[in-house]
Amino acid sequence: MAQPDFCSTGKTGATLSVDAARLRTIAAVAPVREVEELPLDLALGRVLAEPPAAQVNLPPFDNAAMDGYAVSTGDLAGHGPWRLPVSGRIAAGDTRSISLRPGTAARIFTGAPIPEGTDAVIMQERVRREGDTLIVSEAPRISLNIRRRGEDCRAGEPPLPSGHLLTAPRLALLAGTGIPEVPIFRRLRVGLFSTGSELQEPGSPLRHGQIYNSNRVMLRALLTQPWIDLTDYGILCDDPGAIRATIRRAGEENDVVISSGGVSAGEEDHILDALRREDATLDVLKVAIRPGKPLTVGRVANALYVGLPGNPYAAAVTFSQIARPALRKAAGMTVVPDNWIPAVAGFDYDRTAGRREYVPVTWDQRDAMGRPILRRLGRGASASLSPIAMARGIAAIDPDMPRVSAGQPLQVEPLLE
Ligand SMILES: Nc1nc2c(c(=O)[nH]1)N[C@H]1C(S)=C(S)[C@@H](COP(=O)(O)OP(=O)(O)OC[C@H]3O[C@@H](n4cnc5c(N)ncnc54)[C@H](O)[C@@H]3O)O[C@H]1N2
Ligand code: MOO
Repeated sequence: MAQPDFCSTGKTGATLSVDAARLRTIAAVAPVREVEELPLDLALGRVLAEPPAAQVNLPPFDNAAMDGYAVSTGDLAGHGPWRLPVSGRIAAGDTRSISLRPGTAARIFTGAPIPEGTDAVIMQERVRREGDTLIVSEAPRISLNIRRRGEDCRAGEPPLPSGHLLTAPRLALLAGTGIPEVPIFRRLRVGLFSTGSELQEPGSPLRHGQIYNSNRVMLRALLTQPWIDLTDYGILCDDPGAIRATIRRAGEENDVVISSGGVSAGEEDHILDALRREDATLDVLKVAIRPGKPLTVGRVANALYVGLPGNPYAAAVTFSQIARPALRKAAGMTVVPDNWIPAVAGFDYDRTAGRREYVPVTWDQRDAMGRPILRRLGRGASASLSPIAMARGIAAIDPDMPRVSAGQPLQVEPLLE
């Protein structure tokens, strides 16, 4: 029998630690450069490209932080109480330039401009009023209850650095500084497909030996982001020609290609052969991660290629640990948030050391320091979906730790509902 030119079995390259695999994957990314302008209303969840300059100071003028009275601290020397005539009334939206007569106070409301000649606002609850006279018993310090012009953001300076994801408060900051439109990176083009002759979509009848495709809907959900433009190439049978053609096409049409299945050692696992035949650069072939060891990463045509393992929990873990940070960088994000929080094990677990292991956990109690006390869900089987479906987080166990004992500190990455 003729030997194949390339062999999918025996991924002989070095086994990389999870951190090394993540760094190699991120290093293989070419971030999106093309920029488009969008009105703020349409920019939620997009990535800021060049930071625009604030058009005005925020706040644009010194203004009152409380409903009360604007006074000059110079009028309140010596010992009180002091009696000041109320000589003006200024509400928010008042566009006059007002100067206060020395020795008097102005009635003022939250957000109203501070009149010339005053340097503090006293809350109305702290004073008494007798007709048109204000009685102050305690002198305020300078600037009390005054929000100074430009203290939040200065005109001409960028309110945000580039590479930030536009969240609700960041859009509010841009609006507050008078910016109507923002330059953002174009959406990241991501191609997705599942491999496996056993796969059927839910809704179709299932024959013996077939299973429903659960990775597709999970990965589609994880990739449904305002900053991603997703193309789904569907299910591919374990046919080398079809897999190779789709890898080539998806690599030409996208910035990142993600597949599930077909990356381990059997001769029905065709991804590695197909990548080699398409002259892919291969950066990651084996990772010391449980589950997810056969994760395969490289570059093919114009794209970063991330071949996730087929087992559903392995696909979920390798997506969150390796694919997601790379996708964020590819989309132009410069900040990769670290969401790990300290926790403690509420379980004992004897394990085989060697790979960093990710276990689905939940918690309903915290210790005296406020750390979640973790309960382990399931047995960590790479094909199981029930544990991760009910998990509040994924806890990480260091590669060289042979045993986890109750009370031991662990890090957990919360999963948002
Ligand atoms: N001899 C070896 N066998 C295996 C190894 C190995 O090193 N040597 N690694 C094991 C590990 S670890 C994993 S993880 C799996 C990963 O295998 P593949 O990525 O090649 O995935 P498949 O073989 O295609 O599928 C594995 C498993 O997952 C099911 N699957 C696949 N796609 C889906 C989907 N879209 N939805 C739901 N379930 C899916 C598939 O039916 C298989 O049961 O390999 C081990 N074997
Ligand atoms: O490490 Mo595999 O991804 O679990 O069975």
